[in-house]
Amino acid sequence: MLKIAVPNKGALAEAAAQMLLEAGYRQRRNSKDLVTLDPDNGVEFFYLRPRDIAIYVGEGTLDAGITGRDLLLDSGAHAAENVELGFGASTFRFAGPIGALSKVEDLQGLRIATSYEGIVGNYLAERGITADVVRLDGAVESSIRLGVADAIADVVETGSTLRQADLEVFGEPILSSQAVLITQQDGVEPDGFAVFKRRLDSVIVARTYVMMDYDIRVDQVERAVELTPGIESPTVSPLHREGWVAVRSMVPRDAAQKIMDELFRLGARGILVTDILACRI
Ligand SMILES: Nc1ncnc2c1ncn2[C@@H]1O[C@H](COP(=O)(O)OP(=O)(O)OP(=O)(O)O)[C@@H](O)[C@H]1O
Ligand SMILES: O=P(O)(O)OC[C@H]1O[C@H](OP(=O)(O)OP(=O)(O)O)[C@H](O)[C@@H]1O
Ligand SMILES: [Mg+2]
Repeated sequence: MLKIAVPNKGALAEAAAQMLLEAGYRQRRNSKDLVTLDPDNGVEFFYLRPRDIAIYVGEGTLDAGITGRDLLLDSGAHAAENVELGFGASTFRFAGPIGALSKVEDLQGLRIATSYEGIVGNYLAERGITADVVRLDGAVESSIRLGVADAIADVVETGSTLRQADLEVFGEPILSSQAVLITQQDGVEPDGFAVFKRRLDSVIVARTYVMMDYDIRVDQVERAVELTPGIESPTVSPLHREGWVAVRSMVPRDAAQKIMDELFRLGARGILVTDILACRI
Protein backbone atom coordinates (compact mmCIF):
# COMPACT_ATOMS: atom_id res chain seq x y z
CA MET A 1 0.00 0.00 0.00
CA LEU A 2 1.40 3.40 -1.06
CA LYS A 3 1.47 5.86 1.89
CA ILE A 4 0.94 9.50 0.93
CA ALA A 5 1.07 12.60 3.17
CA VAL A 6 -1.48 15.34 2.45
CA PRO A 7 -1.74 18.78 4.15
CA ASN A 8 -4.45 18.62 6.81
CA LYS A 9 -5.01 22.40 7.01
CA GLY A 10 -3.61 25.70 5.83
CA ALA A 11 -3.23 27.25 2.41
CA LEU A 12 -2.49 23.99 0.57
CA ALA A 13 -5.01 21.60 2.12
CA GLU A 14 -8.10 22.21 0.01
CA ALA A 15 -6.30 22.41 -3.33
CA ALA A 16 -4.30 19.25 -2.57
CA ALA A 17 -7.46 17.28 -1.73
CA GLN A 18 -9.16 18.63 -4.84
CA MET A 19 -6.26 17.51 -7.02
CA LEU A 20 -6.31 14.02 -5.52
CA LEU A 21 -10.07 13.78 -6.10
CA GLU A 22 -9.57 14.79 -9.74
CA ALA A 23 -6.90 12.11 -10.00
CA GLY A 24 -9.53 9.57 -8.97
CA TYR A 25 -8.54 9.01 -5.35
CA ARG A 26 -10.82 8.81 -2.37
CA GLN A 27 -10.40 11.71 0.05
CA ARG A 28 -11.57 12.18 3.62
CA ARG A 29 -15.15 13.38 4.11
CA ASN A 30 -14.52 14.89 7.51
CA SER A 31 -11.81 17.54 7.97
CA LYS A 32 -10.94 15.97 11.34
CA ASP A 33 -10.04 12.57 9.86
CA LEU A 34 -6.37 11.69 10.21
CA VAL A 35 -6.19 8.81 7.72
CA THR A 36 -8.20 7.70 4.68
CA LEU A 37 -7.78 4.36 3.00
CA ASP A 38 -8.38 4.01 -0.73
CA PRO A 39 -8.21 0.23 -1.15
CA ASP A 40 -9.32 0.26 -4.80
CA ASN A 41 -6.25 2.29 -5.72
CA GLY A 42 -3.89 0.79 -3.14
CA VAL A 43 -3.19 4.13 -1.45
CA GLU A 44 -3.42 5.28 2.17
CA PHE A 45 -3.58 9.06 2.77
CA PHE A 46 -2.25 10.60 6.00
CA TYR A 47 -3.42 14.13 6.82
CA LEU A 48 -0.55 15.98 8.46
CA ARG A 49 0.67 19.51 9.06
CA PRO A 50 2.29 20.68 5.82
CA ARG A 51 5.38 21.72 7.76
CA ASP A 52 5.84 18.15 9.05
CA ILE A 53 5.31 16.33 5.77
CA ALA A 54 8.93 16.55 4.54
CA ILE A 55 10.09 15.01 7.82
CA TYR A 56 7.93 11.89 7.42
CA VAL A 57 8.90 11.51 3.77
CA GLY A 58 12.58 12.20 4.49
CA GLU A 59 12.61 9.51 7.18
CA GLY A 60 10.97 7.07 4.77
CA THR A 61 7.97 6.52 7.08
CA LEU A 62 5.70 7.72 4.26
CA ASP A 63 6.37 7.15 0.56
CA ALA A 64 5.52 10.61 -0.79
CA GLY A 65 3.78 13.80 0.19
CA ILE A 66 2.33 17.08 -0.96
CA THR A 67 3.82 20.17 0.64
CA GLY A 68 5.21 23.60 -0.22
CA ARG A 69 8.71 23.95 -1.68
CA ASP A 70 9.46 26.56 1.01
CA LEU A 71 8.45 24.15 3.78
CA LEU A 72 10.53 21.36 2.24
CA LEU A 73 13.62 23.60 2.07
CA ASP A 74 13.05 24.99 5.54
CA SER A 75 12.82 21.50 7.05
CA GLY A 76 16.26 20.41 5.84
CA ALA A 77 14.71 16.92 5.57
CA HIS A 78 16.19 14.19 3.37
CA ALA A 79 13.40 14.62 0.83
CA ALA A 80 13.37 15.95 -2.73
CA GLU A 81 10.94 17.58 -5.10
CA ASN A 82 9.47 15.24 -7.64
CA VAL A 83 7.02 17.40 -9.54
CA GLU A 84 5.52 20.89 -9.30
CA LEU A 85 1.78 20.67 -8.75
CA GLY A 86 0.75 24.08 -10.10
CA PHE A 87 -1.08 25.48 -7.05
CA GLY A 88 -0.22 27.27 -3.80
CA ALA A 89 2.17 29.66 -5.54
CA SER A 90 3.86 32.29 -3.39
CA THR A 91 7.17 34.05 -2.99
CA PHE A 92 9.27 34.18 0.13
CA ARG A 93 10.58 37.66 0.83
CA PHE A 94 12.16 40.06 3.25
CA ALA A 95 10.05 43.04 4.26
CA GLY A 96 10.45 46.01 6.54
CA PRO A 97 8.85 49.34 7.46
CA ILE A 98 8.28 51.50 4.38
CA GLY A 99 11.48 53.26 3.34
CA ALA A 100 13.59 51.72 6.11
CA LEU A 101 15.53 48.95 4.35
CA SER A 102 16.48 48.56 0.70
CA LYS A 103 18.88 45.62 0.38
CA VAL A 104 19.66 42.38 2.13
CA GLU A 105 22.98 43.79 3.48
CA ASP A 106 20.92 46.29 5.50
CA LEU A 107 19.89 43.35 7.70
CA GLN A 108 23.35 43.15 9.32
CA GLY A 109 22.91 43.22 13.10
CA LEU A 110 19.09 43.48 12.96
CA ARG A 111 16.34 41.23 14.36
CA ILE A 112 14.43 39.29 11.66
CA ALA A 113 11.15 37.58 12.55
CA THR A 114 10.13 34.52 10.53
CA SER A 115 8.44 31.12 10.69
CA TYR A 116 11.07 29.83 8.27
CA GLU A 117 14.24 29.84 10.35
CA GLY A 118 16.05 27.32 8.15
CA ILE A 119 15.63 29.22 4.89
CA VAL A 120 16.49 32.59 6.42
CA GLY A 121 19.49 31.25 8.35
CA ASN A 122 20.96 29.64 5.21
CA TYR A 123 20.28 32.68 3.04
CA LEU A 124 22.03 35.04 5.44
CA ALA A 125 24.93 32.65 6.07
CA GLU A 126 25.56 32.32 2.31
CA ARG A 127 25.90 36.11 2.15
CA GLY A 128 27.97 36.48 5.30
CA ILE A 129 25.29 38.52 7.06
CA THR A 130 24.93 38.18 10.81
CA ALA A 131 21.46 38.89 12.17
CA ASP A 132 19.27 37.72 15.01
CA VAL A 133 16.55 35.39 13.67
CA VAL A 134 13.41 35.49 15.84
CA ARG A 135 11.27 32.38 15.28
CA LEU A 136 7.52 33.05 15.32
CA ASP A 137 4.65 30.73 14.47
CA GLY A 138 2.55 33.10 12.36
CA ALA A 139 1.17 36.64 11.98
CA VAL A 140 4.81 37.58 11.50
CA GLU A 141 3.81 40.92 9.94
CA SER A 142 2.78 42.21 13.38
CA SER A 143 6.16 41.57 14.96
CA ILE A 144 7.78 44.85 13.88
CA ARG A 145 4.96 47.05 15.15
CA LEU A 146 4.97 45.05 18.38
CA GLY A 147 8.69 45.66 18.84
CA VAL A 148 10.21 42.18 18.66
CA ALA A 149 11.81 42.53 15.21
CA ASP A 150 13.19 45.12 12.76
CA ALA A 151 12.43 43.14 9.62
CA ILE A 152 10.54 40.00 8.63
CA ALA A 153 10.90 37.17 6.14
CA ASP A 154 7.58 35.63 5.16
CA VAL A 155 5.33 34.14 2.52
CA VAL A 156 3.88 36.79 0.19
CA GLU A 157 1.00 35.89 -2.05
CA THR A 158 -1.12 38.96 -2.86
CA GLY A 159 0.88 41.33 -0.63
CA SER A 160 -2.25 42.49 1.17
CA THR A 161 -1.06 41.38 4.62
CA LEU A 162 2.14 43.39 4.17
CA ARG A 163 0.18 46.49 3.09
CA GLN A 164 -2.09 46.18 6.11
CA ALA A 165 0.96 46.21 8.37
CA ASP A 166 2.57 49.18 6.52
CA LEU A 167 5.47 47.02 5.38
CA GLU A 168 7.18 46.70 2.00
CA VAL A 169 9.36 44.02 0.47
CA PHE A 170 13.02 44.70 -0.23
CA GLY A 171 15.86 42.79 -1.86
CA GLU A 172 15.49 39.97 -4.35
CA PRO A 173 12.86 37.29 -3.65
CA ILE A 174 14.44 34.63 -1.44
CA LEU A 175 12.58 31.92 -3.35
CA SER A 176 9.50 31.15 -5.42
CA SER A 177 7.37 28.44 -3.96
CA GLN A 178 4.40 26.30 -4.91
CA ALA A 179 2.96 22.94 -3.92
CA VAL A 180 5.24 20.06 -4.87
CA LEU A 181 5.13 16.29 -4.70
CA ILE A 182 8.08 15.08 -2.65
CA THR A 183 9.74 11.71 -2.15
CA GLN A 184 12.71 10.53 -0.12
CA GLN A 185 16.01 11.80 -1.45
CA ASP A 186 18.04 9.01 -3.10
CA GLY A 187 15.34 6.52 -2.02
CA VAL A 188 14.19 3.50 -4.03
CA GLU A 189 11.01 4.32 -5.95
CA PRO A 190 8.14 2.92 -3.88
CA ASP A 191 5.82 0.32 -5.44
CA GLY A 192 2.88 2.01 -7.12
CA PHE A 193 4.49 5.46 -7.08
CA ALA A 194 4.83 5.66 -10.89
CA VAL A 195 1.05 5.28 -11.31
CA PHE A 196 0.35 7.83 -8.57
CA LYS A 197 2.69 10.38 -10.15
CA ARG A 198 1.26 9.76 -13.62
CA ARG A 199 -2.23 10.44 -12.29
CA LEU A 200 -1.15 13.78 -10.81
CA ASP A 201 0.77 14.68 -13.98
CA SER A 202 -2.42 13.97 -15.90
CA VAL A 203 -4.46 16.32 -13.72
CA ILE A 204 -1.90 19.05 -14.40
CA VAL A 205 -2.13 18.44 -18.16
CA ALA A 206 -5.93 18.38 -18.04
CA ARG A 207 -5.90 21.71 -16.21
CA THR A 208 -3.26 23.32 -18.41
CA TYR A 209 -4.72 22.33 -21.78
CA VAL A 210 -8.10 22.50 -23.49
CA MET A 211 -9.29 20.55 -26.51
CA MET A 212 -9.79 22.66 -29.63
CA ASP A 213 -11.85 21.58 -32.66
CA TYR A 214 -12.28 23.54 -35.86
CA ASP A 215 -13.06 23.21 -39.55
CA ILE A 216 -10.70 24.69 -42.12
CA ARG A 217 -10.13 24.66 -45.87
CA VAL A 218 -7.57 22.07 -46.93
CA ASP A 219 -5.31 24.72 -48.48
CA GLN A 220 -5.00 26.47 -45.08
CA VAL A 221 -4.56 23.38 -42.92
CA GLU A 222 -0.74 23.53 -42.77
CA ARG A 223 -0.83 27.12 -41.49
CA ALA A 224 -3.60 26.27 -39.06
CA VAL A 225 -1.81 23.30 -37.48
CA GLU A 226 1.25 25.48 -36.95
CA LEU A 227 -0.97 27.41 -34.53
CA THR A 228 -2.30 24.22 -32.94
CA PRO A 229 0.54 21.67 -33.07
CA GLY A 230 -0.85 19.75 -30.08
CA ILE A 231 1.34 17.61 -27.85
CA GLU A 232 1.98 14.77 -30.31
CA SER A 233 0.28 15.81 -33.55
CA PRO A 234 -3.18 17.19 -34.38
CA THR A 235 -5.87 14.87 -35.73
CA VAL A 236 -7.04 15.92 -39.19
CA SER A 237 -10.24 14.22 -40.42
CA PRO A 238 -12.10 14.57 -43.71
CA LEU A 239 -15.35 16.52 -43.78
CA HIS A 240 -18.34 15.68 -45.95
CA ARG A 241 -18.02 19.16 -47.41
CA GLU A 242 -15.53 19.07 -50.31
CA GLY A 243 -12.22 20.93 -49.73
CA TRP A 244 -12.59 21.17 -45.93
CA VAL A 245 -11.15 19.19 -43.02
CA ALA A 246 -11.81 19.01 -39.27
CA VAL A 247 -8.85 19.49 -36.94
CA ARG A 248 -8.67 18.43 -33.29
CA SER A 249 -5.76 19.41 -31.08
CA MET A 250 -4.83 20.18 -27.46
CA VAL A 251 -3.86 23.82 -26.89
CA PRO A 252 -2.67 25.64 -23.75
CA ARG A 253 -5.71 26.99 -21.92
CA ASP A 254 -4.23 30.46 -21.43
CA ALA A 255 -3.52 30.84 -25.16
CA ALA A 256 -6.87 29.51 -26.40
CA GLN A 257 -8.61 32.83 -27.10
CA LYS A 258 -5.67 34.24 -29.04
CA ILE A 259 -5.33 31.04 -31.09
CA MET A 260 -9.07 31.15 -31.89
CA ASP A 261 -8.71 34.73 -33.18
CA GLU A 262 -5.82 33.71 -35.41
CA LEU A 263 -7.57 30.57 -36.68
CA PHE A 264 -10.67 32.61 -37.49
CA ARG A 265 -8.50 35.03 -39.47
CA LEU A 266 -7.15 32.04 -41.46
CA GLY A 267 -10.73 31.11 -42.34
CA ALA A 268 -11.37 28.43 -39.72
CA ARG A 269 -14.98 28.11 -38.65
CA GLY A 270 -16.91 26.10 -36.06
CA ILE A 271 -14.05 26.62 -33.58
CA LEU A 272 -14.97 24.89 -30.34
CA VAL A 273 -13.08 24.65 -27.07
CA THR A 274 -13.85 22.00 -24.47
CA ASP A 275 -12.36 21.13 -21.10
CA ILE A 276 -10.31 17.97 -20.71
CA LEU A 277 -11.69 16.04 -17.76
CA ALA A 278 -8.91 13.50 -17.53
CA CYS A 279 -6.09 12.24 -19.72
CA ARG A 280 -2.95 10.15 -20.02
CA ILE A 281 -0.36 11.62 -22.32
N1 LIG B 1 -1.39 33.04 1.07
C1 LIG B 1 -0.65 32.09 1.61
N2 LIG B 1 -0.40 32.12 2.93
C2 LIG B 1 0.36 31.18 3.50
N3 LIG B 1 0.92 30.17 2.85
C3 LIG B 1 0.70 30.11 1.54
C4 LIG B 1 -0.10 31.05 0.86
N4 LIG B 1 -0.14 30.71 -0.43
C5 LIG B 1 0.61 29.60 -0.53
N5 LIG B 1 1.11 29.23 0.65
C6 LIG B 1 1.95 28.08 0.94
O1 LIG B 1 1.34 27.25 1.92
C7 LIG B 1 2.34 26.67 2.75
C8 LIG B 1 2.10 27.09 4.18
O2 LIG B 1 1.12 26.30 4.64
P1 LIG B 1 0.74 26.31 6.19
O3 LIG B 1 -0.41 25.43 6.32
O4 LIG B 1 1.94 26.11 7.03
O5 LIG B 1 0.44 27.81 6.38
P2 LIG B 1 -0.87 28.56 6.55
O6 LIG B 1 -1.76 28.50 5.38
O7 LIG B 1 -0.38 29.86 6.96
O8 LIG B 1 -1.56 27.75 7.71
P3 LIG B 1 -1.65 28.09 9.23
O9 LIG B 1 -1.05 29.44 9.39
O10 LIG B 1 -3.12 28.03 9.47
O11 LIG B 1 -0.91 27.00 9.90
C9 LIG B 1 3.66 27.18 2.24
O12 LIG B 1 4.19 26.26 1.34
C10 LIG B 1 3.28 28.46 1.54
O13 LIG B 1 4.18 28.83 0.52
O1 LIG C 1 0.37 38.14 0.57
P1 LIG C 1 -0.91 37.68 1.19
O2 LIG C 1 -1.94 37.29 0.17
O3 LIG C 1 -1.43 38.64 2.19
O4 LIG C 1 -0.62 36.27 1.92
C1 LIG C 1 0.49 36.08 2.77
C2 LIG C 1 0.10 35.98 4.19
O5 LIG C 1 -0.74 34.84 4.38
C3 LIG C 1 -0.15 33.95 5.33
O6 LIG C 1 -0.62 34.18 6.59
P2 LIG C 1 -1.84 33.38 7.25
O7 LIG C 1 -3.13 34.03 6.89
O8 LIG C 1 -1.72 31.97 6.91
O9 LIG C 1 -1.60 33.64 8.77
P3 LIG C 1 -0.33 33.23 9.64
O10 LIG C 1 0.71 34.26 9.39
O11 LIG C 1 -0.83 33.22 11.03
O12 LIG C 1 0.11 31.87 9.18
C4 LIG C 1 1.34 34.29 5.25
O13 LIG C 1 2.02 33.92 6.41
C5 LIG C 1 1.32 35.79 5.05
O14 LIG C 1 1.14 36.42 6.26
MG1 LIG D 1 -0.07 30.89 7.89
